[in-house]
Amino acid sequence: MAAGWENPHPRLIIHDFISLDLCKELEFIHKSCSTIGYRPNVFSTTLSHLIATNCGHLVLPFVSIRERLKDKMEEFFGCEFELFVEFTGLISWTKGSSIGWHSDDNRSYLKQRHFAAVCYLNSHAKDFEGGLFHFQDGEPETIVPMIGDVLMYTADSRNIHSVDEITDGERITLTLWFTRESSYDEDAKLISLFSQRLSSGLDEDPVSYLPFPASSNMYWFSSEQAPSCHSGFDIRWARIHILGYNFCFFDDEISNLTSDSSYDLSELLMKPLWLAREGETFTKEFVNSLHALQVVQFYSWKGFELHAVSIRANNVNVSQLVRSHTKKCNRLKSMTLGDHELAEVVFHSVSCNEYIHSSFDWDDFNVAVVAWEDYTHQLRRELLAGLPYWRDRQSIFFFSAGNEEGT
Ligand SMILES: O=C(O)CCC(=O)C(=O)O
Ligand SMILES: [Fe+2]
Repeated sequence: MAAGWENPHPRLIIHDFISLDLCKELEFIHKSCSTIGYRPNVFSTTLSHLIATNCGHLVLPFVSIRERLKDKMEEFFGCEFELFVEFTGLISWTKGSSIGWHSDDNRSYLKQRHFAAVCYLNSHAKDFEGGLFHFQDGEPETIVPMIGDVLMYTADSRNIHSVDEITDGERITLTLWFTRESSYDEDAKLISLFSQRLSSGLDEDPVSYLPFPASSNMYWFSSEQAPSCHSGFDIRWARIHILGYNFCFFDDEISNLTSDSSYDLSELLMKPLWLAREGETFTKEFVNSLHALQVVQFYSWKGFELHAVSIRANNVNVSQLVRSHTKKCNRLKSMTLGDHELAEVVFHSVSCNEYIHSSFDWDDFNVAVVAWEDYTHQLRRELLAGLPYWRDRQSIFFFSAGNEEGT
């Protein structure tokens, strides 16, 4: 393939650019934190959203891959100017989503986008069906998304492209756009968001590492195909349902709610809750639905490892759910989850995580709760150590303790 500018269609595909570990970690972040996206049947996780929902530490896993992509982009396209990241996001497309021929700078408000990098975090045929990427002209013409691969191209009309409709599963990417215009630098905006949170004192709170949900409408999926008021679901509840869990409320006032009560259901998933599974409940309190969802997704990500470590915790608090409570949980679920059949179609996993379904174990899950806390605390420590340097330079760069200059 001709390098950079010599090619009439400047583009590059690099296989195995991202490690499997990082792909899985980013998938975990997306499945824990995403909200309704910018097109039908699309979900997204932006870095500013992570900061706004008290998950700013989850920006760290993005830092070195953003740098590597920028370096590769500048090198391949022979840039004599510095590039800035304009946008970083995890984006997933589910059944029914597609995009026709377009260039990525095809709106007046997108003119600052000069280059695109699309990193595939899961694979065609294994994790989803459909979703092939095509360029209108030039070679290569079709890209089959495979985990770890990265596609880079200029965002202008030399690279008009489309994505086929997804017919099954969830297709996940890490997508970045780069700009030559420093005023569109995403780093400056993110650093200012971090500073606002710090100055509001939130980070001194002892539970400041716990996620805080955004407004409920950001999690409410409604189908274009069947836009009746019942045809929709809360994506937090849908994601735990797909993995075989249910949310369960121990507060009597909540668990006795009926659909004609005046209680604002959108408040429900902000409340403390437990997780239930197959008639049993894990009696650790989660502060809200996002907290529980993060731990569930963490267990889904690390399941095998946690089992291998096999640190048996002595007192796993699991109790049988009495029939009446199961009924209450299910009633609340149908009131808030909404259309669970639609949820099952949208979040259907082609390569269903067999480990989670066949070898589920509350002991392992209990280990996951502690491991998730360790993971979170470690990232928060790194964030708090790096932030002053990011603020000084107005740039987000890889920072490791002991290397005060960064690398
Ligand atoms: O996900 C892809 O392969 C490309 C998506 C795309 O074209 C876009 O977001 O503009
Ligand atoms: Fe595009």
